[in-house]
Amino acid sequence: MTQQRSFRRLVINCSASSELGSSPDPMNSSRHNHMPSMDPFGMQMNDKPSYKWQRVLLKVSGEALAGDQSQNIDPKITMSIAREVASVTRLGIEVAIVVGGGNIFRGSSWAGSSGLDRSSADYIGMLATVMNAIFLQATMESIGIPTRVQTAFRMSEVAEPYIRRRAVRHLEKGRVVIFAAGTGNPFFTTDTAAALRCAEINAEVVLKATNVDGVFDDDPRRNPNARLHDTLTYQEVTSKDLSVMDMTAITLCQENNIPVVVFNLNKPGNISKAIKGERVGTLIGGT
Ligand SMILES: Nc1ncnc2c1ncn2[C@@H]1O[C@H](COP(=O)(O)OP(=O)(O)O)[C@@H](O)[C@H]1O
Ligand SMILES: O=c1ccn([C@@H]2O[C@H](COP(=O)(O)OP(=O)(O)O)[C@@H](O)[C@H]2O)c(=O)[nH]1
Repeated sequence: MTQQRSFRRLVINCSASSELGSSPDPMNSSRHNHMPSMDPFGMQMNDKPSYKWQRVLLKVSGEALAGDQSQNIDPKITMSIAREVASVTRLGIEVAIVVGGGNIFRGSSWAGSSGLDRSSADYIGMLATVMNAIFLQATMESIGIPTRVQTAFRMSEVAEPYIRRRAVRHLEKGRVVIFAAGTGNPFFTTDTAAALRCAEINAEVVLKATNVDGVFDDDPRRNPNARLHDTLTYQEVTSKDLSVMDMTAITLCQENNIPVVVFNLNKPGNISKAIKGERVGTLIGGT
């Protein structure tokens, strides 16, 4: 007969990987198994899309928002983005957006001139991204897309502060989250902010929407014979110094194995194609 032993105090070793009741934290789940999506009315959507990606980070450069450059923001561009994003959020794909500000103010171009130090110039640039974000949010809401703007530094009268868990929750509820003010730090770019937010919210890809068809072996605006790359490795981008994203951004993607798709958002249908994982532009990484 086994001897019954009583214990006054037990120490149970719960290692991080132990099976003892440790359920994976949905907020820190791996990039490919998310909490179930919810529709904007909070109903759980079990029929997850059978698309390549379930949660994407769409980077929209300020330059792309300006359209034909006749004004800072072209409402036709923001509306076309909104309509294409609406078509894929209806499929249950979760879309987060990082918006640039170069159409209004690019810090590096102003630093040094008119007495502006780089940090002050960059803060003005980050504020420019907030203007773009509010414009894009208003356009999306005007066609019924529930949207939240989260800023990297507090501007609580116009947007939520960036809170990762809150952003993930909004996405799970079928809301589009627009991240503004970049990383919130000077000396960075919104491409880096896109890579950072993608990693933080466990999105699976950075979709970089630009004014050109993808990554070429030379600047297509200077060299009409420039050749479009279908795919590139991170090493090729860095070694060939292809000006796709700044080095910080591409390194962050490489270190976190985040694929990048560079595509032309001016071609109708490209945004929804990119979000649905269809072939468009240039795919970097993503082995
Ligand atoms: N100020 C905060 N600091 C940290 N986490 C927060 C904060 N506000 C909300 N959250 C987290 O964000 C997630 C979503 O927030 P919540 O307000 O519940 O959104 P909703 O009600 O729309 O689902 C929750 O997990 C909550 O814990
Ligand atoms: O994390 C960031 C993101 C942006 N910026 C500033 O905001 C400007 C606009 O962002 P960006 O140039 O990346 O916009 P885009 O090129 O996408 O239009 C930059 O030039 C920087 O001056 C910054 O200082 N820190």
